[in-house]
Amino acid sequence: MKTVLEARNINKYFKKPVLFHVLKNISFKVRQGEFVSIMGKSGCGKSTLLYILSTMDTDYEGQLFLNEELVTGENREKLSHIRNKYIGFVFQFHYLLSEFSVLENVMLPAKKLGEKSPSQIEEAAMEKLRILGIEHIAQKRASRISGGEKQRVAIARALINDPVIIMGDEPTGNLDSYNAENVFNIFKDLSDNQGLSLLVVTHDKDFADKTDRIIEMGDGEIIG
Ligand SMILES: Nc1ncnc2c1ncn2[C@@H]1O[C@H](COP(=O)(O)OP(=O)(O)OP(=O)(O)O)[C@@H](O)[C@H]1O
Repeated sequence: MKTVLEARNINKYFKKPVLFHVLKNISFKVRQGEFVSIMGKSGCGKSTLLYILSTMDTDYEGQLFLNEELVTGENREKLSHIRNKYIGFVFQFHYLLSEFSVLENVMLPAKKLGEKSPSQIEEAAMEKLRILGIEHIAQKRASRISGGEKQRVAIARALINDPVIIMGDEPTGNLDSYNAENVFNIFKDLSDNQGLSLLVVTHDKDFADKTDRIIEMGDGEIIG
């Protein structure tokens, strides 16, 4: 199976207010179709790690591979392209543009990538909305839909460029248990049936227990 993400000996230091070794020799792989969760106490370094893995933070030691390509050391423009093409993001707060329609929100990352015509992008966006069972709300304003629908729109938006991996930072953190389970089931289906990889930071033990593998962090290290 292909490796879609590999962290090799990642170390990170915060230099202020005092030198702090926040990530210590983090190494792991995520293979195609794997659904992996990251757990650990508050402050152990999960968000800092996700920031590096998603190519947003380049100030670290070690190597990061995405889709079997070394991305460490690439310039800002190339990283932005890699991020847009290979990674889909789902956060605790959906960050939808409330004045835009659902369809427009889902289309945005594809417009940014600029590899398809507007009609191809619209077709792809409708396809993602169909997969998530929310085709009927395509023309609604994002401000007028429910919390569970918003998170599904955020997932459709994360899928629009056919990424190899979805990264989530507490994607169910703001949802009730019914909608949290829905999001889990969508992720599970994407991993089992579409071969998509998922890497999700979560505090939700029930959610993590159902994923293929839990990476447990403690004090900046992988401890299990
Ligand atoms: N910019 C920064 N400068 C200095 N220290 C930082 C900075 N950002 C985070 N830290 C510290 O690094 C450690 C790891 O923070 P991080 O946000 O990665 O933890 P976390 O595991 O994601 O926590 P939570 O579960 O609460 O979100 C914490 O001790 C935090 O205070």
